[in-house]
Amino acid sequence: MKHELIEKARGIRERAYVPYSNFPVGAALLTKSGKIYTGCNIENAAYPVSLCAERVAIFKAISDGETEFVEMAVAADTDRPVPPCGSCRQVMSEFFDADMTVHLTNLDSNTMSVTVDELLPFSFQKTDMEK
Ligand SMILES: O=c1ccn([C@H]2C[C@H](O)[C@@H](CO)O2)c(=O)[nH]1
Ligand SMILES: [Zn+2]
Repeated sequence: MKHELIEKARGIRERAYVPYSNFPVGAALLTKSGKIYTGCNIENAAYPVSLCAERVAIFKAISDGETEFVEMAVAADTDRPVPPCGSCRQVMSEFFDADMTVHLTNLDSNTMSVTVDELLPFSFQKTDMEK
């Protein structure tokens, strides 16, 4: 499944709307129900309105009623496996189990697999507001 997700992440990257950064990114997310949700980054003339590939894939899945996730892949044309930004790490920690695997890759098959907790240790959670 890792390779299928990586292929899907590399494929959807072609749909990225990136006239400002010229840096297309793709993501693919596998649900426990067996569906794969893909996402690409979508930018805007008002730069901060742009959304990363990872969050597009996650929000597509959440808006479709999916709540349980198995594995994710992210792909970009980087020297090292592409590191997700802090905002995406926070969103991953909201919806994914701490031990879920995220495969980070570039276009040269340089891949690194990390857990959500490794990406964002000591993350702020909704349980932190329950004291
Ligand atoms: O993991 C990443 C890193 C960056 N970007 C996007 C945000 C912006 O559109 C462009 C440059 O930061 O790449 C992603 O989609 N995912
Ligand atoms: Zn991001």
